[in-house]
Amino acid sequence: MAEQKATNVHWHEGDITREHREKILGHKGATLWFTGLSGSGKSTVAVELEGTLNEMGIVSYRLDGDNVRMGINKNLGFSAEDRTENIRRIGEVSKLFVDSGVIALSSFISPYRADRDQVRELHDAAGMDFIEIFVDCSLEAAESRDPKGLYKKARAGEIKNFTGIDDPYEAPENPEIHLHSDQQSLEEEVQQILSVLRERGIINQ
Ligand SMILES: Nc1ncnc2c1ncn2[C@@H]1O[C@H](COP(=O)(O)OS(=O)(=O)O)[C@@H](OP(=O)(O)O)[C@H]1O
Ligand SMILES: Nc1ncnc2c1ncn2[C@@H]1O[C@H](COP(=O)(O)OP(=O)(O)O)[C@@H](O)[C@H]1O
Repeated sequence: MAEQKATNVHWHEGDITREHREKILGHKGATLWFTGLSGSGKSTVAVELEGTLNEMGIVSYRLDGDNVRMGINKNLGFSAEDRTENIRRIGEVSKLFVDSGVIALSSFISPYRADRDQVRELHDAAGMDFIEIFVDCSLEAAESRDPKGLYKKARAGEIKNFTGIDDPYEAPENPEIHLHSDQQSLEEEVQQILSVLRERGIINQ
C-alpha cells in the first residue's frame, strides 16, 4: 500500500460529474482488467474489443503493459515491488478513465492477486465498475505462441524472473469473465465480454 506523502493537500470538487460525461457519451465508464500470462492474448483481445466498441460508437482506451512501461512506468522493472507499483499506478490511471466516462481496457500480467484486489477496491470505493477478465491459457500454449520470443530467452536464462518460468502467476479465483484463449476463438471472446457489458448496463446496444 503506497503511503500518502504530501500533507496539506485538499480534494477540489468540480461541478461536472462522471454522470454528466456518461450522459454525453451514452454509455458508462468501466475498467476491464485483462490478466494472464505473457502470450495468453490480453493485448490481442483488447485490440479486437476496442475495434468492435469503436464501431458501436463506444469510447474505450487501451492501457497495455509494454506501452505503459515505455512512458509513465519507464522507471519500473519486474521485481515483485516494481510489479506492485506498476499495477497500483495503472489502477489509478484506469480509475481516471472511468471517471471520464470511458471504458478502460487495461492489459497487464498483474500476477499478484493482492495487487489486482487493491485495484478492485479502489474502484468499488468510488462506485465504479471493475471487471476482471482472466485470459486463461496454458503455459504450453502461451510458450508455443511466444509472439515476442521472450519465453525462448527466459528458457535460455537471458531474461530472469519471467512470469510462468521463474516468477509466479496467481490466477484469479472468481473473475467476472473467464476466457480460455487456447480453446475459444477471438470472436467468441469478444462476444462473451460484450454480453457481460450489456448485462451490467455498461453499454445498452
Ligand atoms: N520478466 C518478465 N516477466 C514478464 N513479462 C516481461 C518480463 N520482462 C519483459 N516482459 C515484457 O513485459 C510485459 C509485461 O508487463 P506488465 O506491465 O504487464 O507486467 S506486470 O503486470 O507488472 O507483471 C510482457 O508483455 P506481455 O507479453 O504482453 O504480457 C513482456 O513483453
Ligand atoms: N483465441 C485467441 N485469443 C487471443 N489471442 C490468440 C488467440 N488465438 C491465438 N492467439 C494469438 O496469441 C498471441 C497472443 O499474444 P498477445 O496478445 O501479445 O498476448 P499478451 O498480451 O497476453 O502477452 C497472438 O499472437 C494472437 O494472435
